[in-house]
Amino acid sequence: MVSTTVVSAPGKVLLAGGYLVLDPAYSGVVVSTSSRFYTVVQDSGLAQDVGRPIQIRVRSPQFVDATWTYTVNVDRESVRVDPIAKNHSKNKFVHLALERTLALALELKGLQALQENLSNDLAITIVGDNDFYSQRAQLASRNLPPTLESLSKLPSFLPTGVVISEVHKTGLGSSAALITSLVSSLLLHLNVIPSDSFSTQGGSESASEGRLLAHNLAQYVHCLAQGKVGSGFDVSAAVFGSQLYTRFEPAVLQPLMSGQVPPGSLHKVLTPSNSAWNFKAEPFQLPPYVRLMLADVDAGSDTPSLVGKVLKWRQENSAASKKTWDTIDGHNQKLSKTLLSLSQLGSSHPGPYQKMIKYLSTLQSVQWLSNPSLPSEEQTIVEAFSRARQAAEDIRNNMREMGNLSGVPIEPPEQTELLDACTSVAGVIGGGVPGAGGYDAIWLLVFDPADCPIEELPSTRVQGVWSSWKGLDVSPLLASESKEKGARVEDLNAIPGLQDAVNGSS
Ligand SMILES: Nc1ncnc2c1ncn2[C@@H]1O[C@H](COP(=O)(O)OP(=O)(O)O)[C@@H](O)[C@H]1O
Ligand SMILES: C[C@@](O)(CCOP(=O)(O)OP(=O)(O)O)CC(=O)O
Repeated sequence: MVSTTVVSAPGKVLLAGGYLVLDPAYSGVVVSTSSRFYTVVQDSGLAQDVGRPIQIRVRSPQFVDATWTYTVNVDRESVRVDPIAKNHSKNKFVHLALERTLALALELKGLQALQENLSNDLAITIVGDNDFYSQRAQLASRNLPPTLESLSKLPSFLPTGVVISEVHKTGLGSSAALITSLVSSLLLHLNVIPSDSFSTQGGSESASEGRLLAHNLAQYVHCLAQGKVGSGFDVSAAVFGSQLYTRFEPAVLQPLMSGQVPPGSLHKVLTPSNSAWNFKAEPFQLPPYVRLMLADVDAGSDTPSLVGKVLKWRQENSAASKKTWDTIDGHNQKLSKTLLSLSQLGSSHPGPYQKMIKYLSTLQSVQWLSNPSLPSEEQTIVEAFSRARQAAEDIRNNMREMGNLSGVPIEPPEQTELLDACTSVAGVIGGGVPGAGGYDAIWLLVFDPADCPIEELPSTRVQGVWSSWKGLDVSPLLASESKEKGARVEDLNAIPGLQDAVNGSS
């Protein structure tokens, strides 16, 4: 019998907290996206040939030359995962994920149990939703305009026609989602963590030990593959879903970051009971009937070089930069608190809430004046949306200011023009440049009232602005917010196109 394990993990958008989230004194507002990475682990069900080591074959059928086969040699002390000579390319992220996950499995289960769980060759398929990669060429070849409707008509998991290093990414955090889904599916498949580790049933707010272990391992592998300990907000979103993220101190990973890791030392660091994992992932979600819209902007930026310059400016101007960061942080917190309070109002006063959503969705945000003739709960709702709008604008102003001070195009003038046009559309709450900013992308929050004809939806008006925009090539992403809490186990046949991706040859 072929046994199959599928785990998906969402992409992310850092709405607020770019740069600041690198410092544990500040936090970031991270929204996880409906666009996901999927890893399918299958074992052949046939005992391997006697005398040959186990092989793991990993395929990414969306790319050219993207099959990597590894041999696995395990003894009592260590695991060796070696790429075979025939591989056409290398994949450091995948290789490290296999190597370190199997090493952790050996530590936790011991040799015999690992060998029992890994007695057959494994075939692993990795795919990402179309949103992770620019679909401009696909739309153009089908003569489709760049709209949400066109994107929703594209087949799932479209091939990109290129090798991985050449693909145009959209900034949703492909490597974090990929690593999270890969290490989580392997931990489950090899019975290192219990099968219900990713279940959210019962509504328990606290994450299971298995999910926490998958998080720590994914952070470790991601840092190792990237060659540095980043803030980790993208991995945290892939594991836990939308959240207010405060980073862990990088010291937790230092013992494992250089050279060979001595046998038996992974679990000591990666165990959830290690208190040096001092990150915080506080629950966050967008209010009901508020939709996240994302667009990819043609140019793209080199995030590491933007980050390097901003951090240099911060170091050289500690007093002034502290003032700027504290100011931005205040607005970030105001945005997240206001949105959370609106989520509560949406459930405590659903009637007035929906009424105000309908009302405000027809007005430009400058017209959202609290009207004393409105009943008080309606006034409270209008005022809260106005505060959210103001916070988003204050964040933009201060991020632009920080860009000017540090000589970095965090919100370059072309993006300012586009965002100003979008945020003046009726029914748009606010927007900004995600993460490190630059010429990459924009995000918007718009009202999404129930039972509203498509042509009257704020998102339709916004798409009108995008499609006729001249300054930049603006292409929407299909993603909205994922309300699922991060990584989850999937049924292979329930995800359209996934079985075909697994069966396809390449
Ligand atoms: N579909 C995929 N299959 C296999 N590996 C992938 C895939 N997508 C991304 N990767 C891995 O992630 C790396 C990209 O990492 P990075 O440039 O940090 O991306 P991002 O900024 O999207 O997180 C690739 O070089 C590759 O190793
Ligand atoms: C500057 C940062 O705080 C945020 C960068 O976020 P982005 O979402 O812009 O990053 P990419 O995934 O590289 O596109 C750096 C960090 O926290 O790692």
